Amino acid sequence: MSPEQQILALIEKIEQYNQLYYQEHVSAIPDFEFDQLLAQLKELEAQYPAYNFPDSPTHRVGGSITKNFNTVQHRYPMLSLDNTYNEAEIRSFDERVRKGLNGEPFEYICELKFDGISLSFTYEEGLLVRGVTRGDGTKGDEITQNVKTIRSLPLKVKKGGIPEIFEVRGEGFMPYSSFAKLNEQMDILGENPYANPRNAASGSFKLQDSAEAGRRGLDCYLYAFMSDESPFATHSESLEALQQWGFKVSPGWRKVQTIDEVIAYIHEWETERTKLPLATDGIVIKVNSLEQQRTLGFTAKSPRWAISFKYKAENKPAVLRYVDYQVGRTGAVTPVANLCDVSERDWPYKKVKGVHLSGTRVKRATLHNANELERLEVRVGDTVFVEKSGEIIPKITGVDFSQRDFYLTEAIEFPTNCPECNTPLVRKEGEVAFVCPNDTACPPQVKGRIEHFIHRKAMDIDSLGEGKIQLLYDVGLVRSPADLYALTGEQLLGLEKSILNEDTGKVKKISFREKTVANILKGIDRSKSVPFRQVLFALGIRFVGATVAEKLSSYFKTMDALMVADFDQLIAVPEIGERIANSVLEYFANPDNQAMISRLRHAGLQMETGDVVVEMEGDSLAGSTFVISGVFQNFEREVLKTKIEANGGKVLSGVSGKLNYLVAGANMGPAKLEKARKLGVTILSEEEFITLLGGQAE
Ligand SMILES: NC(=O)c1ccc[n+]([C@@H]2O[C@H](COP(=O)([O-])OP(=O)(O)OC[C@H]3O[C@@H](n4cnc5c(N)ncnc54)[C@H](O)[C@@H]3O)[C@@H](O)[C@H]2O)c1
Ligand SMILES: [Zn+2]
Repeated sequence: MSPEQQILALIEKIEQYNQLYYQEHVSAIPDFEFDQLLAQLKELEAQYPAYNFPDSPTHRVGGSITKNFNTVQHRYPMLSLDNTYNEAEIRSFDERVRKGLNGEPFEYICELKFDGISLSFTYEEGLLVRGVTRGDGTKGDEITQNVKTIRSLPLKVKKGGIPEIFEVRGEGFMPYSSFAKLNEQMDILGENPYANPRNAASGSFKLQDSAEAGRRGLDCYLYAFMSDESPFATHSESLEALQQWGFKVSPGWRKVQTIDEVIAYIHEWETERTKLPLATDGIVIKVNSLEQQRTLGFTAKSPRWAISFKYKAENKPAVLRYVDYQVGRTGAVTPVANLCDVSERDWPYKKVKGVHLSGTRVKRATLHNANELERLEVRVGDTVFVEKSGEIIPKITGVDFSQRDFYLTEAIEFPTNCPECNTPLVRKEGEVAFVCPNDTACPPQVKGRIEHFIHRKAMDIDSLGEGKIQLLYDVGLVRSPADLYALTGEQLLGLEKSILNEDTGKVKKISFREKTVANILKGIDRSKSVPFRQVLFALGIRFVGATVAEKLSSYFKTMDALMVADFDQLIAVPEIGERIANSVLEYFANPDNQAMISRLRHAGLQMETGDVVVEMEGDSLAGSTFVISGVFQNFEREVLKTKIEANGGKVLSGVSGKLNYLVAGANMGPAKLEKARKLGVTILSEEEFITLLGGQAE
């Protein structure tokens, strides 16, 4: 490859990772590898200045703006930080600062680098008026409603002496505890969990639904103050003032005089940081004097007066003592490595003690699936490398093959039967996971289904939870969601169970006293009035998430209509494809599911939407799609909609190329009309519509 090709290839790769990282909140590769690619590109660009393109990712702040929010211009650009993974570069940063300041004395402020997303908050007359993401550094997404859910962020600053308009910047993050809860919920809902708290924070701050953002336990540490009339001479003064004004300033910051003290600070926090309740990925070093900051200035991408030191994820050898297998809620079987320290290789007991890694003891690490076992070529008894990076779940990155011949090792045999219920495992075409097909009686699958059933977005029975369900399952009272509705106070009162958390060693005791029992029964009873769409979602049909359930329920209106729908009827529903249609058909064809639904019906659950069921009048509109917009003389909108459906037509929500007719009433939006024209959609006036219908107005 020529240097130019090399540079272009690197740019393309980096842009792809940036897109995934900033738009989809996914880290496709570890940060360290990403930063190496960027460093490689920087080096090539320095070597071949002819190919140093101005829009290269080395010159731009990595983020981007989305179309889902208002775009806001930043008053002061929001830049990134130059970063490094080694001390030598911290020392050369110090050299550069020294030169830039012509030998003037100066101080540094060291701060922890929290791993979340950069946010800016604008206050006017003490009131929080705007919260914006960093975006591309010049413009960002306005997410004020979402940032207002941060409880520690003052909505109003009451202190005197504050500038009329000022901006505060900080790192929005998700604490480990909220992260664990969120992923547990996503797991129950069958959604993909986030890989780390940073991705979770970045996804959550950009939710459209701020009530949901509020439930996710987001938080923020502030680290910068800006205004036109800055009352401060140093960065440390501004941090102290922010603290006094009621802002949550990042704890742990320190003023130092020399680069050796900076390096000592880096060492101090290397393991200490792992005890914090949130993710950190390094240290930020800033020149303290604001005057000196101005002297040093900025590059296009970052300040010259600051740098971040990033910690490399700790990677450590461990012995793979044995593998066991976990069965998930969907029946997928995951191999899990049980680990011990290399010095404990001959430990005679089966129970492993784990290895010390980044401040915690790691006993178990996921091996993902059978393909991963093959890829790693790992055997029981092998020395493996374990890593815990930003991710909470430790992973095995490879095998130390140089050690293999010194110790006894044994091939890993993936089980042929389910470790929980002994049913022979199956692997569907095109899928990597082996799955236990016994979804009606395999314990973790049954419990998982009940947990899904009671979820807030499903039957919303919040007086039950994982532990209580476990107890009800263990005593044999609940084997199916329908069993919940047969529970009586007498059965529940006095039930007790101690649950041991194997990882923490803590024992949690659950006992059903009168108040708990009353609450449980009340919650179950109340769920009988939960709307049909939620009941449908609660069933846990594969691929039928909350949104799909809503679409199906508003189309079919009743459980009966849905249960007898055939493939063609199902795919006729907007946005329902083959995959979902087949899954729905498969679900309702199963006699066990039919029996359960019949029991739920008898228990009194909502099996229809309560909307008027459309009585067919004719089929003059069969096969045609409609969008209704504006106000009409002869019909209320709802009536018009019913009319279309009663004559075999289908009402869609948005104008697209597939649409046949736009029924345009008075006062409809010009943009929609224009779009329909462009796409060649036939536009009907109210009269034209009545003619099409066959002349039957109300
Ligand atoms: N894995 C991937 O695929 C991938 C892709 C793109 C980017 N990345 C990662 O993202 C990083 C680039 O992101 P970035 O541009 O946000 O830079 P950065 O995360 O390296 O540093 C800048 C950010 O640090 C944050 N910060 C935290 N504490 C701070 C403090 N006390 N003072 C000042 N700022 C503080 C701010 O949000 C600031 O914007 C890279 O280091 C890379 O590792 C990874
Ligand atoms: Zn099983």
